[in-house]
Amino acid sequence: MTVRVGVIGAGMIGQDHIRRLTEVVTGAAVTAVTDIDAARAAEVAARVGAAALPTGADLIASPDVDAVLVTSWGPTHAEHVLNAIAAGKPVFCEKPLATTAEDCLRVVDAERAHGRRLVQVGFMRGFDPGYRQMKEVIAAGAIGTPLIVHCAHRNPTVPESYTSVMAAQDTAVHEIDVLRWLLDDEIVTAQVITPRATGKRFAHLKDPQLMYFETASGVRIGLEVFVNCQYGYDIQCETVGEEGLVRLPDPAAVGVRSAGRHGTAVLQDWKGRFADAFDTEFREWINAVAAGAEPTGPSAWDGYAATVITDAAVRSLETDGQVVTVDMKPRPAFYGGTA
Ligand SMILES: NC(=O)C1=CN([C@@H]2O[C@H](COP(=O)(O)OP(=O)(O)OC[C@H]3O[C@@H](n4cnc5c(N)ncnc54)[C@H](O)[C@@H]3O)[C@@H](O)[C@H]2O)C=CC1
Ligand SMILES: O=C1[C@@H](O)[C@H](O)[C@@H](O)[C@H](O)[C@H]1O
Repeated sequence: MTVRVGVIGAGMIGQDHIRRLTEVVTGAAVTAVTDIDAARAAEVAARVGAAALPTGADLIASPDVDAVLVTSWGPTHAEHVLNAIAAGKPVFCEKPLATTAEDCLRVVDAERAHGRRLVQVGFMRGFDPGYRQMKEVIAAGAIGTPLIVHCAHRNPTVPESYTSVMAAQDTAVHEIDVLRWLLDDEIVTAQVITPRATGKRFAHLKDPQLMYFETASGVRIGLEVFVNCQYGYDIQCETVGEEGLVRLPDPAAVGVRSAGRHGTAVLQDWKGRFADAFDTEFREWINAVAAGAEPTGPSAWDGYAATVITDAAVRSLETDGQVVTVDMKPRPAFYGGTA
């Protein structure tokens, strides 16, 4: 069976995922595209022989769409996801699931009322081979009980429109999601401290930021977010346990020896760093949809959890580094919890 996907939002990542669905993943076709920029929708749709439809609601209702991909701007996600659930169609929503905890809970409630999982949120780190190997090592007990995680998330630069709260909402949110999954533990407090700001970028921006999280079992996580580090896109993660440690590998790269030096190139963006993860994420999502199975990737609950944890980090940033307790509802049994 070919899964016919409709795409809402034909911008940067929407176009990349359309390429992925049409050129990389087997068993999928993009049959409809919509964008509030109608000319862009028409151009992108024509490239893959899809229909350009006027609105997200039209696309979700289309009989030629089996599953929906939401890659529009964050504040619009919840509406499209709720419409897809109402239509009973599987929906892959790029992060964030919604920009407020209330909207995330509306999605969670709608999905629970539907009775089976339809939603997958586009946190892709858990599909990266390095993180998957780390999880296997931790789950096998090879480093003993995890105690501390050291992480860094560095981007070479960001545009002027990037604001200080986006360090949590847009950037650290990936670590927040992947560490909950990696440790199989919940984050219960957040603290954000700002060292001297880099002079290499815009004066309005608090960059870098040091974020500290504590999990329910007492693991302490330290995360440096530095989005104007200049030198490259660099993701580091090391988990220290009672009997050893496990470290995320850097991407494979040739070593060059020349002019008395030895080095490897550093990647420059997330697209290259997580290309394999995105491919696997979509391969597994399409396989699940084709089989009529529930998605296996991050759930609507994970989307809610990420939003409330980033809310706590933002509150800490705005209160000069106070330790903020995460205000999370008990996890329902529907999502593997006890409530
Ligand atoms: N998983 C990841 O690592 C990444 C995820 N993202 C997420 O993907 C989403 C899109 O990001 P970009 O592609 O960078 O943005 P973008 O601005 O390049 O593209 C968004 C597109 O959505 C369209 N749009 C906005 N509202 C719409 C609506 N209601 N209906 C139809 N079209 C609408 C815009 O006209 C634009 O063409 C964001 O939520 C972002 O956080 C972005 C980059 C990386
Ligand atoms: O999602 C992403 C961006 O939106 C964000 O701005 C970057 O910092 C992340 O590395 C990237 O994965």
